[in-house]
Amino acid sequence: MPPLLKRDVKLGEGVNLQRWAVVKRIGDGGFAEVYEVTDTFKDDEKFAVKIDKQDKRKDVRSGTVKAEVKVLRQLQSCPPVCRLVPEGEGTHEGRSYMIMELLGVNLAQFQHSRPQGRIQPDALKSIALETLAALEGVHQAGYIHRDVKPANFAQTQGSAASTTGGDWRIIDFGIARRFVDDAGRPLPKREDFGEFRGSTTYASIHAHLKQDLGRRDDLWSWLYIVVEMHEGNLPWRAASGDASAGSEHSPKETAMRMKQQALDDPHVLSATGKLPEALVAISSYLRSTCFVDEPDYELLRECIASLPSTPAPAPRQPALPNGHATPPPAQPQYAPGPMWPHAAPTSAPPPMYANGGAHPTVPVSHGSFAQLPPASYAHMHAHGYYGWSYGAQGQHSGHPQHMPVSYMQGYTGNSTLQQQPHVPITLSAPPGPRQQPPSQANGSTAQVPASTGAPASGGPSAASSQTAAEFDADGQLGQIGSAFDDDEDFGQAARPHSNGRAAKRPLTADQEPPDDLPASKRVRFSPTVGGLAQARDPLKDRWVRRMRGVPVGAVAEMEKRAGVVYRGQLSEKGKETKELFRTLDPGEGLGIMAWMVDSLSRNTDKKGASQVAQWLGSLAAFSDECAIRCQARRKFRQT
Ligand SMILES: Nc1ncnc2c1ncn2[C@@H]1O[C@H](COP(=O)(O)OP(=O)(O)OP(=O)(O)O)[C@@H](O)[C@H]1O
Repeated sequence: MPPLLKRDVKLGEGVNLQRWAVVKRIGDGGFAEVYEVTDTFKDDEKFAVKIDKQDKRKDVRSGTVKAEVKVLRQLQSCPPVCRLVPEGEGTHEGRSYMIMELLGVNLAQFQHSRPQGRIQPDALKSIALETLAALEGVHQAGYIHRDVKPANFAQTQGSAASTTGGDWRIIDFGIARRFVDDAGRPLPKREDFGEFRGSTTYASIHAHLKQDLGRRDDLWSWLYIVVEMHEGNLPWRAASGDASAGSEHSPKETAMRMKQQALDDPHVLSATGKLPEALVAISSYLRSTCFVDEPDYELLRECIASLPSTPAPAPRQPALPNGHATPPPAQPQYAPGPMWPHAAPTSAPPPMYANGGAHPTVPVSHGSFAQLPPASYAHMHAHGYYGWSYGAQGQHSGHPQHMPVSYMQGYTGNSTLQQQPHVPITLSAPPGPRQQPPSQANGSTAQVPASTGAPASGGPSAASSQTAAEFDADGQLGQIGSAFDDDEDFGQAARPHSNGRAAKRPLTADQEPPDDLPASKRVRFSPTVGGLAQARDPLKDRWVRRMRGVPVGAVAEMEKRAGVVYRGQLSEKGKETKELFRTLDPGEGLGIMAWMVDSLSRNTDKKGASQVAQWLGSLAAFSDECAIRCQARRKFRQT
């Protein structure tokens, strides 16, 4: 008979829920308890019952079981979801219950049973793939789980694979939510959601920020699970020991801060400081997804499959307070201290973003994708993942009107930053849906569209004009332009990669890209006002529409250069950087530079980032013009 806790009214042996006889308690959650029961009508076959909690004042905690049954019923066609017994719903003294298949150990218990909590590569891969498939199934059925954690995956009983780590079912749909409407269309992101969902250890950054959760958030939690299986722990768990030992930060704050740090540098998730590249790639991919995006499960599978088959080197194991080498189950596993020195909580909290997120403390990622298998590269390329996102949208609102030309040149090789006179430049108006240039019809060469107008001293429209003209004619900047001035039709939403696979989600020019910017922050482009916020949106639109093909490896390479820029060492590396840009195709170049803006906006002063953003806006407009010219030229040659 299970011990009775002080506050809760427990069921015990001898209690019958109609035909179901309670055997023992096997699980205790926040709102419900789980017992093993036998079916008195059917040879005492074993099942599990989940029943609402009740305290001694006879208050039923919440009635979540009733809501969960509704969800579970709709998910019964999804194989990795825990099976319900159809006639197994009822109430006992006002407490709702449901009868389900009896499962075995959950993933948390499984992990704790392994030395140092680390799961061997083969088992890890199989668990990662199975749990991913479970989430994919749930998502395809129109639900987000929202509480993905190891304790919510349990093995089927007596499964042959149970010792090797197979046959997992997903359980606990207490806070699951339908994310599609009746027609199967994703519901828009809810603003001002304001509630924390899930468990602190595995919650996504969005959950910490109390934002509405989507499919990507289940996958963030899944990634943390995979990392934990690989590493034996998560850095914020180790640090939360510190928190409980008197740190000024709560475990939740610590977890959020470290997760944000890991966004920029996923390697901090590893106790050795070296996370497998496949997991770095998953982190980068998830970071690039928007709220409404359908996750690319195939890509995630490929990354998992590419995990090394040899166990990761063991981190230096600090002495545990209890003297054990292996942490006991369900305890904070590791003593705080040297496990994650590079991710150790700082004494002062970092500055906060306007949206409530902490500023990352690591300036740039040192991630490299060089070790990813070619298949993953190709897949990422074909599907347009680029290791960059607007994950921290809206954190800046600087609106400088001017930028120095020298700054523009800085990125492409001119090493003198901010030494030349400021030249007013604003963004060109973004073109609407791509039009065929009029000249195409008769086969003549198209002219650069006249949208830029004639220069006028200092005014915004003059600036647009000047930008386009300069890019076209000026020797220095023209070198970037030369990369665009090729017979490449990058006006395609997403061209097939050289591996012949078409991009999965081609977007047409008039299709709005998915956007998880809150409406209030979505600043419409204005040709008369420059500034970061204005630049980001059109850039993003362009990106999603037309440039979904930046190789992740290239981004990682440029990331290092962004670090150089950040450290103010551009002069040494400028030439090299310029050469690198010239080898990229226009979309890639723009994409990477846009990524750099993102990086700079988080790591340098607002003004500097805004200036670069402005420049990129101008460059994007110029690239449009180039695309039209290239198209026209090709047409001309064909005729
Ligand atoms: N069908 C089952 N068979 C065996 N054990 C189960 C079953 N369902 C749940 N459990 C065990 O009971 C624990 C608690 O169950 P569950 O997560 O559904 O309850 P909860 O109250 O929603 O929990 P939490 O508050 O942690 O989210 C699980 O971690 C699992 O170990």
